[in-house]
Amino acid sequence: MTTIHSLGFPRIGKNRELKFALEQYWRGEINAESLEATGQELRVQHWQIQKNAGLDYVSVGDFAYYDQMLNHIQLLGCEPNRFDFTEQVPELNRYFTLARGVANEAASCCSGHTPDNQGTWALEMTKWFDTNYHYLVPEFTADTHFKLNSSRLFDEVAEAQALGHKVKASLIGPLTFLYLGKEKTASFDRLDLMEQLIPVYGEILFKLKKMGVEWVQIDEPILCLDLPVEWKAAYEPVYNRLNAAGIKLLLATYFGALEDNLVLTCNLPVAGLHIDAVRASQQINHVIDRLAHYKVLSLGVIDGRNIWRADLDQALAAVEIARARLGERLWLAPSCSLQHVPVDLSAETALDDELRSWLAFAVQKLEELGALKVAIDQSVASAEHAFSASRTAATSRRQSTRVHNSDVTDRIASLPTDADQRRSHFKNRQILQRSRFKLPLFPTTSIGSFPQTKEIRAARAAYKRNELTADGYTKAMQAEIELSVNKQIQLGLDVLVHGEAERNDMVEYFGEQLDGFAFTQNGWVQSYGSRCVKPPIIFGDVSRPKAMTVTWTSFAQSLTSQPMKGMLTGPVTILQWSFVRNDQPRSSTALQIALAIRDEVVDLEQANIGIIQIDEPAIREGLPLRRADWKAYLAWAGRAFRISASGVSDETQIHTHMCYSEFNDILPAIASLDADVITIETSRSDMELLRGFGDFNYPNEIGPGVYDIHSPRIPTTEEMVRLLKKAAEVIPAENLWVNPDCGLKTRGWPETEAALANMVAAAKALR
Ligand SMILES: Nc1nc2c(c(=O)[nH]1)N[C@@H](CNc1ccc(C(=O)N[C@@H](CCC(=O)N[C@@H](CCC(=O)N[C@@H](CCC(=O)O)C(=O)O)C(=O)O)C(=O)O)cc1)CN2
Ligand code: MET
Ligand SMILES: [Zn+2]
Repeated sequence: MTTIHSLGFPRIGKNRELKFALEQYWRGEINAESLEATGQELRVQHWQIQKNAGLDYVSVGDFAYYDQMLNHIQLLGCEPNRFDFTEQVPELNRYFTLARGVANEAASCCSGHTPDNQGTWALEMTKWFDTNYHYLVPEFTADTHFKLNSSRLFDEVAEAQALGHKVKASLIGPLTFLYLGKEKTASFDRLDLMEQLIPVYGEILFKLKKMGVEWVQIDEPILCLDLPVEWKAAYEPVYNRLNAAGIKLLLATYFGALEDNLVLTCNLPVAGLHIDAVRASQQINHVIDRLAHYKVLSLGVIDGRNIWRADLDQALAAVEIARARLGERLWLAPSCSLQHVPVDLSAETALDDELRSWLAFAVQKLEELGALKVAIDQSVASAEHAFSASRTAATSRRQSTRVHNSDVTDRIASLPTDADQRRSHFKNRQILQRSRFKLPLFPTTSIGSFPQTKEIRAARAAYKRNELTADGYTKAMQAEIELSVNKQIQLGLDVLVHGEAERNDMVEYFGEQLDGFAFTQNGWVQSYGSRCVKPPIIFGDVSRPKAMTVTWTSFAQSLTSQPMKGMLTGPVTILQWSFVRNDQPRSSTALQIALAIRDEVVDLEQANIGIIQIDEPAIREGLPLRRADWKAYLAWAGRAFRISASGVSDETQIHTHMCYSEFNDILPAIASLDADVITIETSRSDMELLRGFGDFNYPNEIGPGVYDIHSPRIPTTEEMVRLLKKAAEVIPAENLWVNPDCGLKTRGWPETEAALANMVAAAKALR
């Protein structure tokens, strides 16, 4: 018999039940028991789905009220001392304080939170590998201690057992846990904490064993990264000691190939290994060559990072070779946790039948595993229904006229090699733009979005439910745009924006308007905490049937004689935050999106919009996990951005915006984007990030964010003056812009107005 299992199931619920319960709980509308009841209902449902699909084990340990790393911070008892929790504070209260700080900070556009005057700022958030999911970063100091400090995991195991399920518990492995954390004191190495951490893991494993758990999945995805030698060397001794607990460990790796860590990983004293066979099918045979005869190998053959229905014939062929070599030691699973895909395709009633037949969400992916198991253990005929549907879908996708568009292919084939170059050098453009816009020194602007109020979202929801006409909706959004423009004029900002009221999300909005994209009604994926995104699905060649933003932007421009900045999302970010085609390289899709955005940029210019921002917040996150692949990525990603930006005259000023820090290792690539102005997130690092730009002699203009938009706290004029002076030490003052860190969509109006008033005052003080 072939064993099938899942590395993790989405926890938000098929109708985002967890999101709504969390937000009600945070608003004080429901109590902890009621929140816990929702959590339990979801676990029960999700285990049942796994059982129905024929999985041999249900996964326990993948549920979290906010984040799986945060669960481990409590499980391992390493809540940072700075939170100063007393014994009396209940675990769940501590949990949300760690996640959200004390300022009741729920909303945040990008990652992270800021220290405020009270000193209990939340843990930092950062991207989980190359996904759009954010985890909470453990903080380590030389004084960090570990102890088994939460019974949640064991309670959930008992809960599943009581329902009669066979349980596989899952844990994040000790090396991955430490590696993904952050050292908060100098001259200390978090790897030194391992000695202390191992006994706690030992205790957890021992307890699970006593509960009758046979298998523990222990996630070590960092084995797919370039690891420092000390970390590689730590693996064997650590796992030797964990092995002593006497419970079967399934070491799970995903998001890439093991490469230089392959031998090391295969030799670890564990009972089984899981590898990602979607991103790295080439490693299957090498791994089997080196696998001891007593170990099981779990092949992640179903794509956990994308929404395409599997080609079951192809998957079966790949698996049969492994089956012949491994026999019953072969396990099958999705490539990684299914938390990165939406829950259930059956909720999508608006997709046409053809497109729907190409897709599989989490529930359907488990059914695909079930079909593979039947085909291997019995016969393909016994799983005929699933196999024939898969075959039909594969053929229809290959042949569909909706996928291939010869206009797009022709345009790309005839694209001049210099299509990614502006007409003249930045220095010339700068002269022309300065005389055109006549902006003061330290010009002020914002990053694009203004508060997405309840009223805005309610109007959009009403429009979607046909309770508001298209005209009514347009009027409502125009009123919001007018409100934001007037506020900006009153505040004295120099370069205005329309405020993005009409956008549900900066990527979904464009996906809804481009050909080659489909969008779902309910395809939510957790981004962090209670916040979700609905990534569009790129299924075909991308093109732009008509202008997407010109009417809104022109309306905004008609309200003022000041420059109105057009606002677009860049090709790399649209690519990164969508589900993408798996039948052509990402680079080809990026190029197609770039051409669509280029057309929009040109149309905005023709509509007399002189300043256009093309946001690329995801350019850093799109970096491949292995350094060896960076160069190729940066080359095509940079070209895609430049193609989108280069259709305009020298007098048109192109801005770009990036958040999520850590640009220093890719500065040459950022400079090569050749945007006239870049606005970046820097305030949380006290402008330290900017030093890299200074050292590198970054040639173009820069707006280092002078305050953090993730916090409702209102920054003072003085602190922004200080930050700007600090910036002026490394960047020539005449190249500096003044702006917040990121968009203001998750903020409320009162704090937004107060903060911007202080920001404008800071710019004036500097002038
Ligand atoms: N795609 C993407 N990825 C990203 C980011 C991003 O902005 N976009 N930023 C970073 C992550 N930050 C994020 C910040 C906020 C939210 C966020 O607020 N998400 C909203 C959903 C946003 C959205 O699409 N809103 C819809 C409304 C969706 C909705 O739930 N409407 C309600 C009704 C609302 C009402 O009646 O008031 C419903 O249908 O039930 C809209 O504006 O139209 C949420 O979870 O609540 C998500 C990610 C990194 N990755
Ligand atoms: C995550 S970057 C956001 C950029 C976008 N223009 C905004 O202001 O919201
Ligand atoms: Zn941003």
